[in-house]
Amino acid sequence: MDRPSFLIHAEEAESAAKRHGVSVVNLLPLLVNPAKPLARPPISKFPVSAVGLGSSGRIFVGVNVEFPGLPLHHSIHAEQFLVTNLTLNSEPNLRHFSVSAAPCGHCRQFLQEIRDAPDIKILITDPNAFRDTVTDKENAVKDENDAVKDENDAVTEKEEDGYVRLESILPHRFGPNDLLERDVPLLLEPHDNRLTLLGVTNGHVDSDLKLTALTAANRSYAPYSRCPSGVALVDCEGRVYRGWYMESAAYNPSLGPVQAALVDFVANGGGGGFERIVGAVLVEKRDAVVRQEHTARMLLQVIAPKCDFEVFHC
Ligand SMILES: O=c1ccn([C@H]2C[C@H](O)[C@@H](CO)O2)c(=O)[nH]1
Ligand SMILES: [Zn+2]
Repeated sequence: MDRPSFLIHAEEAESAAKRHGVSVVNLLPLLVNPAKPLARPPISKFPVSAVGLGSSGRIFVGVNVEFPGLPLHHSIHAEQFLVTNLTLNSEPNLRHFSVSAAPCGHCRQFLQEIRDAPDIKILITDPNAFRDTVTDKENAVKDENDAVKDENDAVTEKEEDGYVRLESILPHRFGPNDLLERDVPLLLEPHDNRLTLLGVTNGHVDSDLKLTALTAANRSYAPYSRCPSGVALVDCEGRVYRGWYMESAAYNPSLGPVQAALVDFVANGGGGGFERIVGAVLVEKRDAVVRQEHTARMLLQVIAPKCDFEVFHC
């Protein structure tokens, strides 16, 4: 299997599945290892890849991204990258994904922002993912795959094709339902924050980067703080990337707007380093109780020292 791209169109996914004699759902785990080289883990040297199928039939890839010189909590997990990739491409839902290592608690929590999260089906390709509950004796008498298969069945109510429900690995969830009305659009669902830039009277925004950041802020998912924000980045070749802030009901797994824009950069920037980023615009509310400005400036200063950073309020 060749190294996949970060986005695989539905027809392409169908024909790749056919070529391998499997369904598209069963193609996902076959793409996990080939996607690992797309990860950027200079600190851990531990690449993680997550490959998901959107309700449109498109396949999306997520990988982990680490930032030397910054505290570890700025890292982007493969599952968060995957969800960001889905939202950047207006994918309305995620029902299946396969991932190379067991999703951490933080990622299981972040996934709760997706509608019907308990029903998302996950296939972990790491054969050791469930090892802590398999006895040595069992391992000795069975071949490794069989042992893991049985264990999956016993512990996690395994469904078709080796997938487990997210609910089975995160029971008793805390999620959007604890804090929001049921009719609030969730993370992948269309919404418009209807922000306008302060000081812009006739609706004419004077720079493309500013307009891109404003448009991003309008797609930001911030139902808990009501402090949406968006970022636009430009690289040394003039290519523009964008991302928006996404919140978690549990607050800490929230993903900042610079990280979201860096997902776009990693997915669509041709593989270059972050030092290629030369300009950035952040749009957020003036007097917001949750502000991105200071963290965004610090993050960009470390990963892209030449980057010119501007903030505009709405
Ligand atoms: O759920 C997880 C757990 C870890 N990682 C990444 C984060 C870090 O880059 C590396 C080591 O923890 O693996 C993920 O991508 N997803
Ligand atoms: Zn994680």
